[in-house]
Amino acid sequence: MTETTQKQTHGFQAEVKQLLQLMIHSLYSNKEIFLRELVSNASDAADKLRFLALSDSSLYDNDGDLRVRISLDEAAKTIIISDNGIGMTRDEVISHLGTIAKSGTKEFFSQLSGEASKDSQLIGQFGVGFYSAFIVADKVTVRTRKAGAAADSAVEWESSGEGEYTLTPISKSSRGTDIILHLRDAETEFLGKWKVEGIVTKYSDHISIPVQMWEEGSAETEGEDGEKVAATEGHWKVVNKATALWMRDKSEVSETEYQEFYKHISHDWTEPLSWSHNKVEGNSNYTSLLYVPKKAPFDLWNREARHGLKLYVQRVFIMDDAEQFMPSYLRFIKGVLDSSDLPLNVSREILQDTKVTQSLRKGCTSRVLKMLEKMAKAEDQAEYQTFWNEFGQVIKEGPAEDFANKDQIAKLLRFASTNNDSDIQNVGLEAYVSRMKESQSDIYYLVGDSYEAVKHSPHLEVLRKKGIEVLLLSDRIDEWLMQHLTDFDGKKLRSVAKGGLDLSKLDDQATKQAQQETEQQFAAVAARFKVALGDQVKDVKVSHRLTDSPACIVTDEFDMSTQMMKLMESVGQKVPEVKPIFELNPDHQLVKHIADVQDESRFKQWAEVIFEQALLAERGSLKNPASFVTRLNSLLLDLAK
Ligand SMILES: Nc1ncnc2c1ncn2[C@@H]1O[C@H](COP(=O)(O)OP(=O)(O)OP(=O)(O)O)[C@@H](O)[C@H]1O
Repeated sequence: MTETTQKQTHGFQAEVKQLLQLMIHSLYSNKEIFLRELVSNASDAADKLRFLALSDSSLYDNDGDLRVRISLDEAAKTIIISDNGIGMTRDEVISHLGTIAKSGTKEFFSQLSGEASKDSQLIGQFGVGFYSAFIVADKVTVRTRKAGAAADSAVEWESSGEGEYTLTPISKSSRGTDIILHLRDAETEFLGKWKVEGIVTKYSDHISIPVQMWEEGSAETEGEDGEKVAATEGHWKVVNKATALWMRDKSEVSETEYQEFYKHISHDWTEPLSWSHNKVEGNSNYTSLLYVPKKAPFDLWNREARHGLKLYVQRVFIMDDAEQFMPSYLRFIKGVLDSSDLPLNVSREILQDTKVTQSLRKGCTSRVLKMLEKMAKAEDQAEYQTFWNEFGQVIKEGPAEDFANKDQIAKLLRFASTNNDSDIQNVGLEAYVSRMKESQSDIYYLVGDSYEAVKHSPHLEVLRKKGIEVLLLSDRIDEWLMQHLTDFDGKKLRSVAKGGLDLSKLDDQATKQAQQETEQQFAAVAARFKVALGDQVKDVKVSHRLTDSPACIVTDEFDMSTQMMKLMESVGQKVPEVKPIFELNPDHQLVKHIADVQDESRFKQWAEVIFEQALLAERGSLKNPASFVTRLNSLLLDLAK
């Protein structure tokens, strides 16, 4: 016998074993979702067959009425979910029902804590799918025959969900997949017809193919007035609405139906945060139903992860993960796009560059931005804050990627700010502008490694004193974002760590004059510092931004900022040497003390130490920390004498 003609035992991939364990223990309070998952898979299988049959109608094999059937057998304690969709080959069964074929799965599972409540949240984003059958069944049998394959090339998969499954070649008279759940003794409530029908209506009403259940026939009876009531024959009764949800009128779709539909298409089992359902007719003809999830998927940052919309052409499913209709900074959006302008035989390649694709992408992007804008403007900000906390970092890619919508995206951005005493990113640019001082013309921000670092940066001292708000940025992407977001509402966005900080419009005449006088008086000391520090600095200046610190370094207006340098270094890029401008606070006791040091070599030592201190505060590290420590110790010893 060859290996494919007899029963074989296979082991599950380690992650499947883990998932099964987790699911059985953490989903007991929401067991009924197994039916939603299996009906959802059956509907996907019908969609896939319909798509392939577009180019090869013989695949229907005289059975083109696609449907799912649910049969209950009380005696055998089984539920059978049977579809006449695409079916699976033996190899497909092995890869789909024995492994989890999602990139990043291993990393995802390594994050699980072993604490059921936390982990169930996590697998919620991951999607449970087929394996949810084991929540209610102690044995699952799958009998499947691929469309177009011979009856005797079908395969039976069977497992009790404990690490192994068997595969047996079988003969199956019809195309498609039967999933047979052998219910655990405690789960026999799922054999109740009303119970199951209720679950189907609750979770699967929106499935676009009919979900059928067997309705027993009845014998002829006599009515109340003695008239005959004809006998009925047993038949398959459709128990769901069975129309594509997105084609229905908005006013006819309930909130719960929208939510359940989201779960069907997204494989997420938390409710969506928001959605937008639109029919467009005219130059372009399409319907879109776009959802913002509540939680970021586990693979949001995985470059290989697939994302995009489910594409239909005139109600016919064409493909999953059509990424052409959303820009990358909106890659977390889930939904359906049904176009009447694309041909039914459209492929990923053809989609790449058609006018229709471009116009659909523009339309969908604009819908999403409008939906987010509405959320951002809502009186209750809780929903938008949830959104921002999950997806804010992705939205920050927007201004660089989507120039045309830059202004709209800018309004969606949220930052931490000196206006709040917390690291929560909840200050928008519009709110900032509304609080600007009368004579203030720029929007100020500071980028650094962490909220704590920027919050305590010496660069903020004078702005704090003058009551000028500064946006505090510390996400990895922020420096990149600010390179592309140079102005908002006609105002420049200005880093307080770059270039000369000209607050002169905010100062009165007397202050300005005093500043000029200080600069003149200090010119000689600054020059001494410049000589002492040599080519380590681009320039030495009197600072107008410090009140409490002795010194700080700033980057010249058009030089690469410290944050950008760090970013490039972290990805292994060669960074050109950028010399900082060293700013001194002439009112600081330490600076005054150094200015009085007469011995040039001692002066040089002092100059180096406060320069290196300022470098440390700004960059977080020094090229030669040991020599800094030696210098500092020598000065301390001197003072201790
Ligand atoms: N009834 C079916 N007919 C044909 N193929 C099926 C059927 N059920 C499952 N499959 C195949 O098995 C794969 C795995 O199913 P499973 O439900 O575990 O994951 P999924 O549907 O891809 O995503 P999720 O885990 O989020 O539900 C499916 O992608 C599909 O290829």
